[in-house]
Amino acid sequence: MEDFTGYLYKIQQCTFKLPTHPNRLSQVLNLVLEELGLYYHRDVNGLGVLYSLLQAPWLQSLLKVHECLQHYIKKSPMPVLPKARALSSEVKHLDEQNFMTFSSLQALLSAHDTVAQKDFEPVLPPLPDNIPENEEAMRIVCLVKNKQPLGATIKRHEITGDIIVARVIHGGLADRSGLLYAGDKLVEVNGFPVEGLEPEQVIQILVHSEGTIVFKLIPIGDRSVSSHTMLFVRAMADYWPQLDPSIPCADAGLPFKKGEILQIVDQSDALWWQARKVSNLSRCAGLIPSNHLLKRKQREFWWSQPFMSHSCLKASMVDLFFPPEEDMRIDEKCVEAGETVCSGFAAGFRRSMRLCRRKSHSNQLSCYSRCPSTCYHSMAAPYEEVVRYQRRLCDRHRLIVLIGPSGVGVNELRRQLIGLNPSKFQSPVPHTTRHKKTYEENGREYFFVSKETFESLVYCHSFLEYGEYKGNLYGTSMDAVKAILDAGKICIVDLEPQDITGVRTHELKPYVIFIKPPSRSCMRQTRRNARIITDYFVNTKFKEEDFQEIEESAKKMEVQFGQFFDQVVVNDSLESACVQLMSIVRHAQDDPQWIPAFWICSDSP
Ligand SMILES: Nc1ncnc2c1ncn2[C@@H]1O[C@H](COP(=O)(O)OP(=O)(O)OP(=O)(O)O)[C@@H](O)[C@H]1O
Repeated sequence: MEDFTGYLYKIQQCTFKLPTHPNRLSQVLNLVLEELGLYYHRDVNGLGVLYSLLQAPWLQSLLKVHECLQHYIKKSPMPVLPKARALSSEVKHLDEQNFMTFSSLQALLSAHDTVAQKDFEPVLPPLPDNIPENEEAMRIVCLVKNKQPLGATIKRHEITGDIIVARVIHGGLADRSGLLYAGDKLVEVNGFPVEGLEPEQVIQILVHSEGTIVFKLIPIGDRSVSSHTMLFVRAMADYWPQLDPSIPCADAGLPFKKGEILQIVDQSDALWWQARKVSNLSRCAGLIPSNHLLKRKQREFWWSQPFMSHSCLKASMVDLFFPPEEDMRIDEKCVEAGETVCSGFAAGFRRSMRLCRRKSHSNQLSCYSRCPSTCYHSMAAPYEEVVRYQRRLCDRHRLIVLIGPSGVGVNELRRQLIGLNPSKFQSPVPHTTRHKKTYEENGREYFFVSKETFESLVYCHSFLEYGEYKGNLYGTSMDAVKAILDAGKICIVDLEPQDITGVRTHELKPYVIFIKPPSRSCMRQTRRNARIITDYFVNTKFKEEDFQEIEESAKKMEVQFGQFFDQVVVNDSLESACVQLMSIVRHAQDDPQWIPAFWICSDSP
């Protein structure tokens, strides 16, 4: 990866090149943008974010305002009169057009008067008289509360018993004031001495204070520089501060759901970090458990409530995902006969492939042995570092992975998508060890290979997924996927969720779309004429149990693998789901996306 600091250095150089007035910040910005533009299409951590930030219209406008103010600040202009609005009423009767009654003009004059009379400055109370002269370290801090929370927490010092500021929330009122710091010792709040009070009693004083709050405090002597990082992570677990008894202040907590992108702004505390959601960066930060702490919580939760998310501890879930072998009584001939054979893009739609997946998973005895890199891994890494990635035109397309419970319509949507543009979308041709049938062609329905060849491919980790069905092996090879990507096409695969982690590589950069069932009534309505293949029947009508199974399976997939989903498509009407899928696929390829940082670390051009 190219070093981002290298680009910052170039930006710095570029600011030195400035030919004109040093205050022309917008000129600096334009030069920086020009320079960044040259490197935009390289995979540089954070470059995309910086580029979008510097390009933001609000920043451009702010800089213009700044320049105007800089220009006038030296002249120190004074208002000619402080009450222009009053004057306007006198002019009104002279004004034939009644120009002075325009509301925008009135608002302008009113704003003028506010500035002229300096109404915007909060009126701070006079300093208390009884400040001891020898107490040099004492500081008086006045904050205007303004309906928003203070953005600081307090606690009792374990040794001295003093009430101290425990932490200052990034972007909150206290933080923006720059006057309160973690470790400051409170002496008085609004004139009430806090000595001997419990932290909760101090909070009550604060809660009931309106307007200005006056703190008398002794600043912490050795103020550590807080580590303001700019780290972006994907949450791999859900977190609800209100349900967490160990959080120092639940109101200051930031709830998040798996898959959400967070910006970690402070990691100075080993247990509680501060973060914001990228979907709402204007909000002040909230407390989240550190990586280490969340891992510990998950481990405790894992063992105390295994039924929640751990498939290996719940029999019914195992049965659902991996039906036991003895249940597989499907007649393969029947299934194969149900397939329409070849129309160029038929590859990868063979039922036996899907049935093989089900069977292969039923052989897995425990979750630990089968998927240490899925469920257990998500527990081991509660946050995954991500970066903004913009695919370049010369890059391969991202692999599109469709996930969904059996029967929801994953294959139907994949088929529809490829049918819409077969020259652009394609699915890989799977490998099999079964005998070729007379109507089949090698490389069209399957690559027909010997058992030895198949096993050597397995040994070399050449498959995205593979399994055994009725004594034959089936698998989708990495090479079949790469061949499609190398041809400049978009490769669409349909995987079992357990196989997602295997494709999460810097080479494939998969974009995972979860196909979700609509409501039960919608399924009844839309699937009236549809047919499914169950473990027992081929092309049978949907029954109520099928809908129930689809719903339950979808819920479990979301609980267990939701952190890997980039998008969710509800398959209600086939037409609208297809349109949505098409636009998501385009968005995945053409627009900047958050991807795991490790996918671009080894990407140096
Ligand atoms: N939105 C929809 N409206 C109506 N019918 C649908 C819709 N989506 C899928 N179907 C139909 O539902 C049936 C099952 O769909 P499909 O074969 O794609 O399921 P699947 O998710 O691939 O499951 P499996 O892997 O078990 O085949 C098919 O007959 C399909 O045409």
